[in-house]
Order: sequence, then structure tokens, then C-alpha cells
Amino acid sequence: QLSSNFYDETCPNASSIIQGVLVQAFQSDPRIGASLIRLHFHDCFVQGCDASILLDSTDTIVSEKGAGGNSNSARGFNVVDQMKAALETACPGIVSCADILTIAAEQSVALSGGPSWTNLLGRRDSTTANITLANENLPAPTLTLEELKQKFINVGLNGDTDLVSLSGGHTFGRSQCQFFIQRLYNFNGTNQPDPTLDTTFLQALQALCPQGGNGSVLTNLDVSTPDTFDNNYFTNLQEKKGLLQTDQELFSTAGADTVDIVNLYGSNQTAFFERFVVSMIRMGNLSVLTGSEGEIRLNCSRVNGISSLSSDDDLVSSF
Ligand code: HEM
Ligand SMILES: [Ca+2]
Ligand SMILES: [Ca+2]
Repeated sequence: QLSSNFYDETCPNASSIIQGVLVQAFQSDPRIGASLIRLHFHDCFVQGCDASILLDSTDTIVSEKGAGGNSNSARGFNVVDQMKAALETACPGIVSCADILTIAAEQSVALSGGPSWTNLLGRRDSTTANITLANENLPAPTLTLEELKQKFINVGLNGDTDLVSLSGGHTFGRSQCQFFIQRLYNFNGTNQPDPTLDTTFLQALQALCPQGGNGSVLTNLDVSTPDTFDNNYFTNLQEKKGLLQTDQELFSTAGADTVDIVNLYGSNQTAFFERFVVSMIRMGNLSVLTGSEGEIRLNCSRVNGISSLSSDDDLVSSF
């Protein structure tokens, strides 16, 4: 059972400490907020919101950082480490890495112009990671709408309001060409681009992402307000300017129950913000560890104990 006042006695400044690091990071990297909310999402979808995504590989752990949706893609780990270091100085052993991801996600939205809300806290950190589950659960941008809905349902969210609201996270941040290039030249073996892509937008994307070019080139997920958390993601979809296939399908799939939700959010930012908060809290509650489950990691990339040494040989030779 999470609570809003979990650190009030043990680390009353936790939230402001995290915010201090975040504001600093924003100054050199306007993308960092987007990267941090994505870490929270990729954490919660794999074994719950337990900071499993932050663990590095060891003899016994295969890091989720190597999973399809994370490898050469997930970023912001260094900023999480800075937040953790600052918290360990102020209140050693108190604030979990899973809660850091939750708080950083909410603050990233708020600092980018989106809603702020009360975080529910008290998550504890896993002692395991699961790369197999990460490969299975993290949605790929080439899924059909039915497959996408199923990924959300599989973790305990729903495939309509939660899916559409949380997809609104693509109102900021960037994507590499490799994640949408399948739409630009030969969509589903048709030798034609994706017909649900605006022609002018298509031409710009083709210029940015030539066939056989560098798949790691970046562009904005939200073509109209790339760093602001607003409802333009949804008006883009109405104009056939969604970047990822999985974005545009929410609006362009004939008869889908997601279409009306996109239209609602596109015409009413307040409705989007209110439902986004609800869905973020629902996502943040997925399979959390509480009470005496798990641990409070001292370093977010390692479980506690001597596990930073990979074997007994290292232990001997380190003396
Ligand atoms: C619905 C299924 C989703 C799919 C298929 C998907 C896919 C992707 C892909 C392919 C990227 C680009 C990664 C890269 O280029 O390295 C991305 C970025 C991003 N995603 Fe999603 N995503 C989904 C849902 C979400 C959700 C639920 C959130 C948060 C609530 C979210 C937040 C973000 C953000 C903020 C970025 C930009 C990150 C950055 O700039 O570092 N996504 N997503
Ligand atoms: Ca996790
Ligand atoms: Ca935006």
C-alpha cells in the first residue's frame, strides 16, 4: 500500500532534492524529462515499478538495459544516479530507486507544462531483473493496434483510455529513424509509404531518414511542440502527423474505440491532463514491492551486498 506522505518523517526533502537535480539537468539537456518518464514506463511494464530497469548485469543478473526496447535507446540513467547520490547524502538508505523514477516522471511532466499531481510513494527495489520479460512486455512501434492493446492489457492496464492517455507521453522527446522508417518507403510490403502519413510530413521524414541511412538520427515525437507537455500530440494524429505507426493507429484505425478518445483529448487538453494523471498513477501502482519486500538499493544500478564484486576471486584480489 503506497502513500502520499511516505517520506514525510524520514526524508522530508526527497522531492525537492530530486527536483534540484532535474532542473539542473534540464539546463544542459532539454530532452531529459522525456527520457526519465520513459524509464518509469519501461520499469513499470517489466515486473512492476521496482527499478529493475536500472540494474546492470552481473554474474546472476542479465540487465534489462539490453532488451529490445531499451538497448541504445533508454537514457537518463546518469541523472537517476545523481538523484540517488544526493538523496543518500541527505537521508541514507531511505528513498528507493523505484520511487525516484516515479517522482522524476511526475516532475518532468510538470516542468514541461503538463499537470502535476501527488505521488504515491513507498515502493521498494527489486533484487532481480528480467530481460526476457522486458523483450516480451515492452511494446514495439511496429505493432498493430490489437497487439498494442494486448501489451497494455497484459500488464493490467486497459487498451483504450490507459493506452491513449499514456501514449500522450509522446508529446515530448525524440525518436530515432529506425523506429518509424518502415512507414516511409515500403509499408507492409506495398512498395508505398504508410497512407496514414501526411504527404508533407512524409517528405520531411524521408529527407531526414534516407533508405540505407543512419538509423539513429533523431527527430521530435511531437512535430508541433517538441518539448512542451500539451495535447498537440493528439491534434497531430488528427492531421496524420503521428510519428510512430503505433501513434497514428490510435486515430487512423477504422472503427477503433481509441478514435473517440483521441478526438476528445485533441479538443480538450484538460480532459487529457486529467486522464493522463489517472493512468500514470495506475501505471505507477503496477506490481509494486512494499513493506519488507525487496530492498532500498544504495546504488540504483546494483543490488545491495557485495554484489559489485563479480566473484570470490575478485574479493580475494581486491585485498
Ligand atoms: C504505446 C506504446 C509505446 C510505444 C510503441 C513506444 C515506443 C517508443 C519509441 C520507439 C521511442 C523512441 C525511442 C528511441 O528512438 O530511442 C519512444 C520514445 C519515448 N516514449 Fe514511448 N512508446 C510507447 C508508450 C510510451 C508511454 C506509455 C510513455 C510514457 C507515458 C512513453 C514515453 C516516451 C517518451 C517521453 C519518449 C522520448 C524519450 C527520449 O526522448 O529520450 N512512451 N517510445
Ligand atoms: Ca520493473
Ligand atoms: Ca508537445
